[in-house]
Amino acid sequence: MLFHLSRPSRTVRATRAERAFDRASDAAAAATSGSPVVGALSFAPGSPDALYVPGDLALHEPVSTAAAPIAPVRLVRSVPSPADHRRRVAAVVDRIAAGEADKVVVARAIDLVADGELDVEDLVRCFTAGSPEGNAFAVDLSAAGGRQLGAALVGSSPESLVRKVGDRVLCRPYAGSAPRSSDPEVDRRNGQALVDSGKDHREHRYVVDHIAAALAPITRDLQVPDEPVLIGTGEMWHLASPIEGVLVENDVSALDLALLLHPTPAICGTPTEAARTIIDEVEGPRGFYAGAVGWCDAAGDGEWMVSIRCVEVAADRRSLRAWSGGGIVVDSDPAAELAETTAKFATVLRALGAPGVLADESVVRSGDISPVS
Ligand SMILES: C=C(O[C@H]1C=CC=C(C(=O)O)[C@@H]1O)C(=O)O
Repeated sequence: MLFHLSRPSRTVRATRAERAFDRASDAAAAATSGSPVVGALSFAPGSPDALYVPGDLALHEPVSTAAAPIAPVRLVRSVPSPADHRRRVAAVVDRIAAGEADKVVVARAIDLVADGELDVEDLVRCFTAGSPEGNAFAVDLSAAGGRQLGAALVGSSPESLVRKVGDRVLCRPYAGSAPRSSDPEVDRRNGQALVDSGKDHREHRYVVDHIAAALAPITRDLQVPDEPVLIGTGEMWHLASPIEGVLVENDVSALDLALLLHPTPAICGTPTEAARTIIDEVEGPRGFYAGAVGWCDAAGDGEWMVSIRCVEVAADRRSLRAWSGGGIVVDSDPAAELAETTAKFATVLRALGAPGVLADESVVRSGDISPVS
């Protein structure tokens, strides 16, 4: 499989690449000249992307899917250790207090290993079945320089970076989080606490303002809600803001719009450059986590999702790296931020049939970040 994106309203697939690009600007030029494009943008400018002109882009009605049986998955290490993640968050809070940035999204990773080879189609089935909204994606990363043939990014992101339908542009940023609970009363309270949290509303507003500022020059009738709404995934509550406008000139593709908006403060921070510098210093390379995954058709219409709640599958199809991050502002609490990343990992871990592997996380070996290959 080259590309798969399941969304509540449809599934988009491609199996064959006619051209491959490791630079988004080349793929964007192909889209401008009328080629469909699918694939993944990396988090950082200059790191390789994995984009394709597909030979067989196909849009289907969504189908309900049962999880496929997959080989058991174990935790190898946390990158960094949970204690080090707390320390990183505390250090970033200090840097924000010192005026270096307003918001920085700090992430951590876990490395996992499967007892047998994993099939990407099976993983897509597991992610789709695990998502009440039917969200799932998979992208072949072979086009990205340095990655061996067969590496893939697979996940279930709830967050649409941008959708383009004719001259309409729609964004649905998510920022601000609380965990779901199987106890209905605790679940309701968690959601209400998020709605009442000034810290989470501030975290959220940075994202809305970034998107509104980027779209204002190229759209008319831009609708930006004053207040976010509460949205539930299977594992998390989030604050979300539906933003919509009409393109003044309909001469850009959905990929152009994704490149205009990426990286939003949902996965990077505010100001963008200051946040990116801090992320680079405290985390190291993120690869495809916190990039974007999506497609556009020959007319330039399509959708790009923020690549969160995902796992990078190495070419051996047994080694996996999953990521999880959270927005840090001046009043963020390091222990709560660690707990938030653990809660967000549940999307990936449930899909992999390993919901409990982080229970003994603090005793597994920690290590330095190194890209999976
Ligand atoms: C960065 C992630 O989530 C983003 C999306 C929703 C809520 C977020 C938050 O509350 O920090 C993050 O901005 C992630 O899942 O790794």
